[in-house]
Amino acid sequence: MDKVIGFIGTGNMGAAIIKGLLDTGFASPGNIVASRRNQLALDKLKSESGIQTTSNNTLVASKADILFIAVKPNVYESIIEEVRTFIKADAVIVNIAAGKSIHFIEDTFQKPVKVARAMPNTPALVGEGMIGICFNEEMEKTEREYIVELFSSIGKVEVVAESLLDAVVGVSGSSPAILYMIIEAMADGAVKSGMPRQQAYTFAAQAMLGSAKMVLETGIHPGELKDQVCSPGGTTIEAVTKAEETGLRSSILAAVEAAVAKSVEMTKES
Ligand SMILES: NC(=O)C1=CN([C@@H]2O[C@H](COP(=O)(O)OP(=O)(O)OC[C@H]3O[C@@H](n4cnc5c(N)ncnc54)[C@H](OP(=O)(O)O)[C@@H]3O)[C@@H](O)[C@H]2O)C=CC1
Ligand SMILES: O=C(O)[C@@H]1CCC=N1
Repeated sequence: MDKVIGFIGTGNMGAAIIKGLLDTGFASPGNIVASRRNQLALDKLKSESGIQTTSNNTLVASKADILFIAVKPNVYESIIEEVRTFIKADAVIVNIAAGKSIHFIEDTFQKPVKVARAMPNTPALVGEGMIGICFNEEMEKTEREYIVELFSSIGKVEVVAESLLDAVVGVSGSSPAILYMIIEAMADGAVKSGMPRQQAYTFAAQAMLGSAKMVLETGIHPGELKDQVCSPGGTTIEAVTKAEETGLRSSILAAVEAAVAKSVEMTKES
């Protein structure tokens, strides 16, 4: 029998994962059950996706073989306290929150539980997520493989040590926000030169997508790829000079570092 995949919380991330699982056929609507408080949002989700919805978190917990807790980090503790006695004996808990360690989840359940700690990102909605994941000792090999397969249906998955999860938050969990800012700024530059705005977004976003694919598919060092674009005395070296003068690299490095630091701080506080 197919596993029941439960979601407590279906906001940006929960909904993105559900859509990815359905679009790729990894799960069928009948195998997904999800809860949140907002009834209108639940009705919309049900009519759009066909999954089972409820405002009852304990019902989701009691049905799920795989239970995603997809609420904001500050309500994790209260949600776990609410559902801890209702989960199936063999349930796998999937923690996707920034700053919530495996240890925190185990402690809050107050009993041995199987925990997968993952850090996805919102491009999961279009099947291009990046997911860093680790597991606790309770998780069997086949269960780990199943969770990796599940996340593979919505993006690329790398199993990493838990100590690297804060870095994952910076480099792929939070970084889409920075990348959208870059796309927006590039488009502004094109708009300033007379290009219509929607067209500018297409050019900027496709340039980013293509560049990302070049890094992933050619394996060539990003610095060398940059050099390939810079003709001597040409336009690109002017752009590169301006980007260096205005601190582009150090700005982005500092932004990633700030997200990592916040994740470390949140983990310590929980
Ligand atoms: N957004 C992102 O890019 C990423 C987010 N994450 C992590 O994912 C988690 C969710 O983030 P995100 O999806 O952005 O947050 P959202 O605010 O978009 O979604 C949170 C969801 O939780 C629901 N919720 C809140 N309280 C309860 C409750 N008591 N019972 C049931 N459902 C509840 C909300 O619905 P309602 O108000 O109707 O109850 C909503 O559906 C966070 O822990 C975050 O760290 C991880 C990677 C990337
Ligand atoms: O901002 C946040 O807390 C979440 C975690 C990673 C991306 N968004």
